[in-house]
Amino acid sequence: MTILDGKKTSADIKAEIAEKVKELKAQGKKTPHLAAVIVGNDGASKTYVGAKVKACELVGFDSTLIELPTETTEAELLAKIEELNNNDAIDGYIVQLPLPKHIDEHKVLLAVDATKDVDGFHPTNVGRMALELPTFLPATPYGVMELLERYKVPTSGKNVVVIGRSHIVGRPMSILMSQKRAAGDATVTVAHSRTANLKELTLKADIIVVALGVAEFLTGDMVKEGVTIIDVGITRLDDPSKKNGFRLAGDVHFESVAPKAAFITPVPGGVGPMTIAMLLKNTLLAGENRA
Ligand SMILES: NC(=O)C1=CN([C@@H]2O[C@H](COP(=O)(O)OP(=O)(O)OC[C@H]3O[C@@H](n4cnc5c(N)ncnc54)[C@H](OP(=O)(O)O)[C@@H]3O)[C@@H](O)[C@H]2O)C=CC1
Ligand SMILES: Nc1nc(=O)c2c([nH]1)NC[C@@H]1CN(c3ccc(C(=O)N[C@@H](CCC(=O)O)C(=O)O)cc3)C=[N+]21
Repeated sequence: MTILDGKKTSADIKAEIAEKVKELKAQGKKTPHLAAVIVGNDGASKTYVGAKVKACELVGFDSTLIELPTETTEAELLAKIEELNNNDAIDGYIVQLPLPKHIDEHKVLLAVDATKDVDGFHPTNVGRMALELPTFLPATPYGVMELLERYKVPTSGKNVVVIGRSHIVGRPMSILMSQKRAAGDATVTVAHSRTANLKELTLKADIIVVALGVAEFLTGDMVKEGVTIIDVGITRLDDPSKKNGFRLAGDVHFESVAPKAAFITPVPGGVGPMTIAMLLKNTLLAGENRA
C-alpha cells in the first residue's frame, strides 16, 4: 500500500513555483498577485483562506485578503468583484464558497473576469475544460490529477467511480479522468445520492474518488483488493481531547479501506494541500497570461 502524500507533493510543487517566482523577480517582472474574498465568519472557510494566503507568502506571491461581513449584500459583493476585475495589480482571485444564503452564487461566479478566475468556476472556463482547451482547471480536481500523475497511478482503461457530482469537485473530476490526458483515459461512473446500487459499483472500481462530505462513509467492505482511493472529503468532528475541540475526518474509513488499497490519500495531508498548490499554479499561469 502506497500513501499518496499530498503534503509532500504540494511542497514539491510550491518549491517549483517559488523557483519560477525568483526568476520573474530577477528579470524585473511582475510578481503574481492572488486575492481572496471571504464573506462571513465560517471557521473552516477562514482556515482554508488563511492557508491560501500563507502559501502565497511561501512562494513569493503578493496576496490580498478581503474579508467582508456576513451582512454584505449581493450588490456590494458584485461591486467588490468589479473592482478586482479592473485592478491591474491583481492577476487572479477567488471568492471563497459557500456564500451566505442571501447571495446568488451563480451570479457572483459569472461576474468574475474569466481571465482572473483561478478557481476555474466561471462557465467560460468550465466550458473550456470540457472542450480540452487551455484554461484554469478547478484546483481540487486538478490537484487529484497531479497527484495521480506524479505517483504514476495507472488510470488508462481503468474503471473509476466518482462519488459526488458537485460543480467544484465531483463533476469536473469525472470530466478530467475521462479525457485523453495524463491521469485520464479512464472509464468513469458518477455516483450521487440517487445512485441505487453504489456498493455494486464501488466493488468493481479500480479507482474511487470519494467526494460526498459524509465522514468515513466508504468502508472496507465496499472496495476490492488493489483499489486506488482518493479521499476528497473533509469534515470537522467534535473531539474534546483535541486542543481546538475537533478532528478532521475524510469520507473514507481509513482503517478498514487502507489494508485493501494499492494507493490511498490520507486526510489530512492528501487532497487538501494539493488544492492549495494548484491554486498557486493557476495564479502563476494567470500572471503569465497577463504579462
Ligand atoms: N480537499 C479539498 O480541497 C476539498 C474538500 N472538499 C470536501 O469534499 C466534500 C464534498 O464537497 P462538495 O463536492 O463541495 O460537496 P456537495 O455537498 O456540494 O456535494 C456532495 C455530493 O455528494 C453526493 N452525496 C451526498 N450524500 C451521498 C450519499 N449518501 N451517497 C452518494 N452520494 C451522496 C451529493 O449528491 P446529490 O447531488 O444527489 O445531492 C452531491 O453530489 C466535503 O467534505 C468538502 O468539505 C471540498 C472542496 C475541496
Ligand atoms: N472558491 C473556493 N475555492 C476553493 O478551492 C474552496 C472553496 N471555495 N471552499 C471550500 C473548499 C475547501 N477547500 C480546501 C482547501 C484546502 C484544504 C486543506 O489544506 N486541508 C488540509 C487541512 C486543513 C485544516 O487543518 O483544516 C489537509 O487536508 O491536510 C482543505 C479544503 C477549498 N475550497
